[in-house]
Amino acid sequence: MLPQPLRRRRYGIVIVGGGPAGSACALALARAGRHDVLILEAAAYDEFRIGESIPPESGQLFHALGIDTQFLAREHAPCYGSCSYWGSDKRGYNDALLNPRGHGWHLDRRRFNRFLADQARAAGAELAIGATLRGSMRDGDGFVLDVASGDGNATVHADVVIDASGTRTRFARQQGSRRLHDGSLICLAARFDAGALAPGLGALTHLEAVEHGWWYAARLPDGSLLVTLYTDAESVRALRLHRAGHWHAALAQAPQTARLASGGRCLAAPHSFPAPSYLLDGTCGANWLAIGDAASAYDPITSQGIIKSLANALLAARAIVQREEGDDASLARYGAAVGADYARYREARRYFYRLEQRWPEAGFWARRHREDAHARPESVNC
Ligand SMILES: Cc1cc2nc3c(=O)[nH]c(=O)nc-3n(C[C@H](O)[C@H](O)[C@H](O)COP(=O)(O)OP(=O)(O)OC[C@H]3O[C@@H](n4cnc5c(N)ncnc54)[C@H](O)[C@@H]3O)c2cc1C
Repeated sequence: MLPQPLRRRRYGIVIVGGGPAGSACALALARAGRHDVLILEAAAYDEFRIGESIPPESGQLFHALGIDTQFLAREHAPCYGSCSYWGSDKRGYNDALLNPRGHGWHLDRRRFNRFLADQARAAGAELAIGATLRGSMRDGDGFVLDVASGDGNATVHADVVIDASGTRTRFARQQGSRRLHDGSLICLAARFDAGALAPGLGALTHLEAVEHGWWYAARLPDGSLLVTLYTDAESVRALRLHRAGHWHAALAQAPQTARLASGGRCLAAPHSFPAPSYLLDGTCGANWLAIGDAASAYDPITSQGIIKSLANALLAARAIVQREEGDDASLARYGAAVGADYARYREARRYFYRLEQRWPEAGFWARRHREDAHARPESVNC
């Protein structure tokens, strides 16, 4: 998609970020009759985005957004569950066959993000691609936004701003919100070519816990195999895992994951992505709110990041409409719901990491178990 000029300089609602959260929120607002919505998206939907596995519950959210048929027509690869070596070296299955909601999906993230943005645009939202929020100032009850785009810099007025800028949390931090960090992983990911790859993986995701973290593997839509080590900064430093040779040596010591990748050629050196966990200390304020990863970020072990972002988007759109109808407590209720979801996420994370007790002395696992013993961050909100 090519950068496009902004059509106007004043909007009822400006959404900063056109990822899953921002596009879904614009779509939900348009369906509720709000058409003065602008999405600012810094990128152009043409680069690789990490995070592709979504659970069966996603179907309900697509239905609530009114795009379930359109989503299915895109024929993303199904995900029939996971195969894991977690807590012991015996294989375990979490099989979608037993889930009344059916299977999940392995998304082509680039295509999925673009699809959601197209749906928002078709429903009536304006999408400015290649438009980056730089700064913001209060302007009466609303805001003046400083936007850099293909045209140069522009000033945009917004009555309400929704921060959907992902882990940059660009706007909410300008409003003084802070991220209450609660654990942080590093993801070191590489792709292997199709070759004679991944015997037995099929349409499952693969997990293998090891002494210094856990490995994840899944087939990508182009047929390649994504192989990822999730660990933490301390382990990366101690074992120099950011170096390709050390990463491959660690892979060789993860027997089940090494077996999957053994028939393929590694396409490029491992790339590192931060995977933080946090909750904002304030997810909304006067005429603004934060959604998706801008408001809270989850450990990828839960595979809930995308559905959390879609669910936030629906809730936020409803809160805005309710407030326009005179319900002054709706934004605060939205903030409380984000906090309650975060508490549930922490329980899920605690459950997964407690299942693995084979390496009590290993720093990675000791840190995971310690994190879960800490008091959970509380959002004050609105
Ligand atoms: C390593 C890793 C693996 C993951 N795996 C999974 C997984 O398997 N399943 C899952 O469900 N989740 C996974 N996640 C989480 C998932 O990717 C996120 O939860 C999800 O992308 C959040 O969507 P979002 O729209 O809130 O943010 P994003 O997807 O980050 O979108 C934010 C958008 O805002 C734009 N933007 C940023 N700043 C500005 C600005 N100043 N102006 C304009 N635009 C801006 C960005 O370009 C971006 O398009 C993973 C995350 C990581 C780090």
